[in-house]
Amino acid sequence: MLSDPPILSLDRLTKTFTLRPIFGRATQVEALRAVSLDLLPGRALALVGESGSGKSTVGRMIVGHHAPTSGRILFEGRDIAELTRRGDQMRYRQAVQMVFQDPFSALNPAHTIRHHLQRALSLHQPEADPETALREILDDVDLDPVSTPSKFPHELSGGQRQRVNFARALAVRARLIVADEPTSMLDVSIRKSILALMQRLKTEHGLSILYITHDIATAEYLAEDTAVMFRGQVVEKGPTAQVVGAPQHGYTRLLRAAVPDPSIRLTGSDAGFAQDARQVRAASAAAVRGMTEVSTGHFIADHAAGDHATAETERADA
Ligand SMILES: Nc1ncnc2c1ncn2[C@@H]1O[C@H](COP(=O)(O)OP(=O)(O)OP(=O)(O)O)[C@@H](O)[C@H]1O
Repeated sequence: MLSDPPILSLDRLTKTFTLRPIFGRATQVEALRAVSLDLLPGRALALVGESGSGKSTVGRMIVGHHAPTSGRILFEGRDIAELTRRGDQMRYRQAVQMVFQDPFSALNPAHTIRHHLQRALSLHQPEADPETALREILDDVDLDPVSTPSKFPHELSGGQRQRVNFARALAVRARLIVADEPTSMLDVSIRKSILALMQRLKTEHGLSILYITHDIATAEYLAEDTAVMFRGQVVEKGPTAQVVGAPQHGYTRLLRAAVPDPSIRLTGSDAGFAQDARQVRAASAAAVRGMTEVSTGHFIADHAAGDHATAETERADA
C-alpha cells in the first residue's frame, strides 16, 4: 500500500487573502505558506493544528472554494487547475466530498433524508434500484433504513445528521472525503462513534480521508498519517505513530502536551512551561526552508530563523 501513488497531493500550496476594510489600507493574510502533503489511497491523513493555522483553508481549496495563490493540487497526479473540460471537473467534484463541522450546514431543512440521498443516488448510481440503494446506504452509516428516509434534518440528532452527510458521500461514490472537524459540534459521547464510522468507510469502502482536527489525540484513532500545521505551514508530518507518539518538532510537542494525557509529564513550573511555549511558537512561526527526514517517512521543518530557540526549548522539555 505504501508504494501506491498518492490520490491527492498538495505541492507548495500557498494562499494569501487580501482583506479590504471599508476604512484604512488593505492587509494581507498568509493563510497557507507552501504546504506540501500527500494523501495515500485508502488511508486517512490527519491535518492537525490550533485555530487559525490554515487547516480549513486547505480543505476549502481542495474542494475548490478558493483558488491557490500559487502551488498545485494534484488529484491522481493531475493538476485540478488543468481540469478544463466540464466532464472532468464534474468527476472531480463528485470524487471529492466535504463533510463540515456543522452537520446541519449541508442539509436543506425543507427536504427529507430520502430527498437528499435519492437525488444523489439517481444521479450517480442510476443503475441501482433506488429503494434498495437507499436502504443499503443508510445501513452502511448505521442509520435505521426504515424510519430515517421520511425524516427531516431537524428530526435527527447531530450525530445522525453527520451520518447522513457521510451517506451522501457514499451515494455519489466519493473517493476522498475532506472531513473538517466533523465531530467538534457533537456530544462528546458520540464523537467516537463518528470516528469509528469514518474508520469503517476507509477500511470497508476504500475511501481516503483528509481528517481536519485541532485534537491531536483523535488522529491516533483514525489516521495512518498526520501532518501538523502552525501559522500556515506544515511543521511535522509522517506516520501518526511517530508524529503523535514521538513528536520531534517543538510545536508538535507543545500541541501534544496540551492533551490531557496522564502519561505526559511537564517538567518545570507552569510559568517556565509557558515561557518555553512562547519560544517554541516564535521559532515555529519562522519560514520553513525545508524538511528533514528524522526517521523513515517522518519529516520535521527546518526553520529559517528561530531553530536555536526550538532546540533549546526541546532540551529544556526533555
Ligand atoms: N475567506 C477568508 N478571508 C480572509 N482571511 C481568511 C479567510 N479564510 C481564512 N482566513 C484566515 O486565514 C487563516 C487560516 O484560517 P483557517 O480557517 O484556515 O484556519 P483553521 O486552522 O482552520 O482554524 P479554525 O479551526 O479556527 O477554522 C486565519 O488567519 C483566517 O483568519
